[in-house]
Amino acid sequence: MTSRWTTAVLDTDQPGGWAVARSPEGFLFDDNGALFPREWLKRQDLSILAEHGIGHLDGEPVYLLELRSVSEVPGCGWKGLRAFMLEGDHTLYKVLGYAAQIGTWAREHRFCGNCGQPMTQVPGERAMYCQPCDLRSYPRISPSMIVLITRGDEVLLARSPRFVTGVYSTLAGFAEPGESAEECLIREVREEVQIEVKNIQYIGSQCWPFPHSMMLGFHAEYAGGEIVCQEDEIEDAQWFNVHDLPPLPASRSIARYLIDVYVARRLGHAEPVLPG
Ligand SMILES: NC(=O)C1=CN([C@@H]2O[C@H](COP(=O)(O)OP(=O)(O)OC[C@H]3O[C@@H](n4cnc5c(N)ncnc54)[C@H](O)[C@@H]3O)[C@@H](O)[C@H]2O)C=CC1
Ligand SMILES: [Mg+2]
Ligand SMILES: [Zn+2]
Repeated sequence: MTSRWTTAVLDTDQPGGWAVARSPEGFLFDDNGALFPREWLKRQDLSILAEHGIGHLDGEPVYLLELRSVSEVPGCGWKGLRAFMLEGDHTLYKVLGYAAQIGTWAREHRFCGNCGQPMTQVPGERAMYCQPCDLRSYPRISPSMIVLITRGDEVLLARSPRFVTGVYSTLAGFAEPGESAEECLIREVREEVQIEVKNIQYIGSQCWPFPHSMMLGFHAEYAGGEIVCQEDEIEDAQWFNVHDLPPLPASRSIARYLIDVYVARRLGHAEPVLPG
């Protein structure tokens, strides 16, 4: 199966194609979705900070208009990326997830971090450039480990105070300079629940554009310790039997996938497929 959506660096001097508009309040949408004819969109009263050609959808070029602020467009509203993830169209979510990461990066790299001068877009490359410093800045990706800790028929799940009421999930945390993926995982698990783990197994990865995480997903076995929750970060953590699980995270998340895979293996069911 060929993908409907592929990323590309497109020349913004070319006319035509589709465009999405992103403001601090999310993406512009109407009854037809979040893709608008680009020439029409550029005639609206929008405060455009930057324009980027981001890829092809069903062979048609797609552009991002990154806006300074939100504005009124008749018949349209604004909606955050998370809502698009939770709703139907996965391909649209992929387009908007990529657009959000490019928009965030472009917004945060208008000036050189070395000398403070304005940077320019490099033609044909996804990079911002400072000529005096000969410095290129590329979109930022933050590696984050996410792990399901298992103990036979039991899995360790935790709640952050930020979660929807009742939902328990896997542990996660950002990699820090100087550590491998495995070292990060061991540190995060120690910090968040004071548990030791062994037999770390890589399961899969997921782009998580909130705002620029790259989730690396693992299973790990319990090796020792009693659960002690990290203050402020972890509200509660418990061992749950695979036959008696609490409300779980959204089905498109790798957190949910790590849990579903383990449960399927334990119960001898068919394994789920990781959403891209
Ligand atoms: N797709 C999924 O299924 C899931 C994704 N996640 C994502 O994983 C990421 C990490 O999870 P958390 O538990 O929030 O991380 P965490 O356990 O490392 O704690 C968050 C703290 O890390 C620091 N931080 C923020 N951004 C950082 C960065 N880029 N590099 C280093 N440190 C940073 C801040 O002090 C922040 O309060 C988040 O982006 C979160 O949204 C988390 C759970 C499920
Ligand atoms: Mg965490
Ligand atoms: Zn510079």
